[in-house]
Amino acid sequence: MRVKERHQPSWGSRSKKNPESSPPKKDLFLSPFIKGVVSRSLHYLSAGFPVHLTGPSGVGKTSVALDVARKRERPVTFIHGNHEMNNRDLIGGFTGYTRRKMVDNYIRTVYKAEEEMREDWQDGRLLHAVRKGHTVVYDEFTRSRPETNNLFLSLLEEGVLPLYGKKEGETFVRAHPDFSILFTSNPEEYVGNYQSQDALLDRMLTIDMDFLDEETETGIIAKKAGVDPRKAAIVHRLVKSVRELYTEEENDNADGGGPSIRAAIMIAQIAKESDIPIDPADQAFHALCLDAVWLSVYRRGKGMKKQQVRWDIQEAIRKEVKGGKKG
Ligand SMILES: Nc1ncnc2c1ncn2[C@@H]1O[C@H](COP(=O)(O)OP(=O)(O)OP(=O)(O)O)[C@@H](O)[C@H]1O
Repeated sequence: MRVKERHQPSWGSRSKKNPESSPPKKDLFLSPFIKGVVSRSLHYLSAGFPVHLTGPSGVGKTSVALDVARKRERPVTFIHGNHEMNNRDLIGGFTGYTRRKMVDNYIRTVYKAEEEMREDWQDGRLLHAVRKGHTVVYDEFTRSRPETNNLFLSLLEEGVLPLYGKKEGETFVRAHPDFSILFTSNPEEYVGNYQSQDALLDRMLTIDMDFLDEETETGIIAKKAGVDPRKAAIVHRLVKSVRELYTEEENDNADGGGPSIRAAIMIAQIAKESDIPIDPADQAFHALCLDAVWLSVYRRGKGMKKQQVRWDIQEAIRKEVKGGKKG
């Protein structure tokens, strides 16, 4: 929902070059889908709105968020959500007091003393980024406590960061015009804390990065593992068919998850480096696939016997052998 014009924070609307502090360039594989996500994110940020990339583990939320942040050509601040994080980490806090005493005894008969006490404050990472106009990537933000994330409400809506706990001087900071922010989250982790993050989610544009299409996933595997795209396609199909085991529709006990693209990249990379043929009929390849995926499948199929899980995975691989022969 777009908020009223006058409430729109001015941050995010400009971009300035500052290549020294950009994160190192990691080449993304740019399928039409990823290109679309990157360009939409850049448009939304430029218009002054925060962007939220959501999707299951391993779909590339962090990689894409960092790539978009780098393209803004502003310094990038990376914050990783966690339960321990608090306002002090984000805004900053007191580090102590500085006491200054000056004694003037220049004329022996006159004794003059002046004493001054000053509170020392150190800016937290978010405050620093807000002041300096960084692009913030707040990764896995739902892992932080809702009380901590409340801090972002006025920042997102009004472009103002409240300085809770600061006793003297400024009580809030207005965001630098170049400030912008991207969030990432995994919907499987909303359980239990989704409600309390609703107000925050209402203030962002959310781009859904559900499991990637075949072209994107195959391209990423080929690029990251340095294998031929046809071989990457075999690994993709195999991991996809294993991922489709125990979906929630088929099994009431299923619990999200399943092997991500990381498992596929590992399989392709190890096969390449260990000269294992990427061929589902090859015993060594078969064993490698099983090692890379069985645990996430086992955890997903809650209550399933371990032996049954292994058998189901092997069956999925066997189907791939048959499918491959047909094709
Ligand atoms: N478009 C892409 N091009 C190249 N590599 C990619 C791309 N997308 C994802 N990857 C690679 O896939 C892996 C997972 O990506 P990433 O960590 O960004 O996913 P994520 O969705 O943030 O995962 P999680 O939710 O578990 O943190 C990484 O090794 C990353 O380099």
